[in-house]
Amino acid sequence: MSALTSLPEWTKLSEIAASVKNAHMRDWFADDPSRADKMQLEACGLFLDYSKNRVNDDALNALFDLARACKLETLRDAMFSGEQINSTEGRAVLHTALRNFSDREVVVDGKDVMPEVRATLEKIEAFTASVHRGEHTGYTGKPVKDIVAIGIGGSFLGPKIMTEALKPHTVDSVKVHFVANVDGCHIHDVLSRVDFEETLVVMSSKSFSTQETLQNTLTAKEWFLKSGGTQQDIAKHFVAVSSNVKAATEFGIAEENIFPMWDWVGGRYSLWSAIGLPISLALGFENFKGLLEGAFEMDTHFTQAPLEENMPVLLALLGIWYRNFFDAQSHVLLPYYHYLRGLPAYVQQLDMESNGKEVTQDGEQVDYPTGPIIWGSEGTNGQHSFHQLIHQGSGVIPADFMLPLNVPNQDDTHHAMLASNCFGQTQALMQGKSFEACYADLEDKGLDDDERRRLAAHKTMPGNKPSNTFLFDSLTPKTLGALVAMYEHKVFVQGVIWNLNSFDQWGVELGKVLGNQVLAGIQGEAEKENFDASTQQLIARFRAANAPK
Ligand SMILES: O=P(O)(O)OC[C@H]1O[C@H](O)[C@H](O)[C@@H](O)[C@@H]1O
Repeated sequence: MSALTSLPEWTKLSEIAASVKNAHMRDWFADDPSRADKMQLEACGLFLDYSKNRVNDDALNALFDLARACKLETLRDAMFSGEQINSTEGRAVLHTALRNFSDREVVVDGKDVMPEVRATLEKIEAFTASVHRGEHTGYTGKPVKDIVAIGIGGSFLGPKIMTEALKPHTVDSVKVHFVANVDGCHIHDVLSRVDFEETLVVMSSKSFSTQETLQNTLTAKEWFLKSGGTQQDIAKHFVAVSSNVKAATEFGIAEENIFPMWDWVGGRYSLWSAIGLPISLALGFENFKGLLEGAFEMDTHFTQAPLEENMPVLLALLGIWYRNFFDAQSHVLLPYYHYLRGLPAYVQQLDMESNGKEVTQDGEQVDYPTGPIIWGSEGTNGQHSFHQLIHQGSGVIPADFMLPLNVPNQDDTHHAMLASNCFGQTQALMQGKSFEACYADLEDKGLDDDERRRLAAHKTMPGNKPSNTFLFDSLTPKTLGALVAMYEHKVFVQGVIWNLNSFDQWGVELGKVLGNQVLAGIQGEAEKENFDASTQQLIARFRAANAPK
């Protein structure tokens, strides 16, 4: 047995789970009229109703005991203080320093990193202003109208999804186009729609070695040169964000056009760094700063609120409850707000790349399930497709519903309908519909009793399906920053409980290496014996199809 499953707190949770499995939330609500009032939290502009969860006081208390037994508070403080908690890469984990608006020093290798962080923010602010005011022009003197932001993974999802979520705050003077995939359709499609004299390319790559991003940037550079720009003009049209300044300058980016980041910022935690430059360009620096401020507020809540009133901690523990004691395989995110539709994809990388691990910090195989599958999309669309599986599928799929109470420029009927569907779904999932009620509905339908029972069985909804509901006044940059930081800390807490290193990604790294090796095979620069038989024949087919005619 692992250290985790040997804990008395774990055993106790197993026992409580066994007893709770026989209880229905419907009955808990009926028995305790104050349940909804008791099971809610407010922090950083977010209201959370967690009463529709399959937990009672015993379960919650035991979950908080587990967190304490796993030394959550000590490890949390170790992260914030810059200890090298990313033990496989020997790195500190300090995305929180990027939004540290306090006077607190953050020391890495004996040096306070805060002056560099502030200087980079100033550089982002000044650059954003010069682009928006038309002072940073292209080489022919025309102001920048289009920004092509190239990056992938954490160097793409955060900037794209935050920009999309805050669409009502978009500035008029520039339009930002994001390109991630190496599939040439995308970059060619974007480049065909912009004028090279009025375009700025922002290339974002922490490592400056990601194949997709390098290739897309090369293609953009070729397009620029072919369109009429010269090598000297590149400085006016290409900037980069990277921790690898050497590689960026070798690539041809002028040193003054490189926005730094640091190895203590993980890719999937990097939107708060200069990787967020496209957000600032799309929305204005004040709105980018608002995101950081919201995240800082959540950091303060996470570090200071008692565990029982701590939103990320509570969410993490509920996740542990379902994943480890109810065999939940996945967790669904359901933003009821069109502009927030990208959030599930954002949290998908954050969570699955962080906790998609099967080995503990000590290199031991786990004997318990770890990170769940994260998925979801905007409501109400999912109600007409995949919600079926959440309502009547054979497993438990905990859901996070989220809804802004106010939305810009929308008529009240649409918004009321959106809200009613959101709340209605949480209610249906919790209550379900009993066999008896379905059977009664089928009276007077002219059915014999067997048929009535058969149909009633299909229509029965077990209910007892857990959900959290988040409400916020409106989706401001600050609220969004807090929401995203909340999920970051939730993932951190789960990593602590599961004793994982949530900050490396060796599986993804292997994919990068093999992708480059296969490319060499496709380009005839690697022996076929380097590949397994299946891959050899796939390469051969591709080469045959692309051979010169
Ligand atoms: O920013 P880059 O170095 O180009 O990396 C881009 C992405 O590469 C990998 O896929 C990592 O797993 C991601 O976390 C990272 O964000």
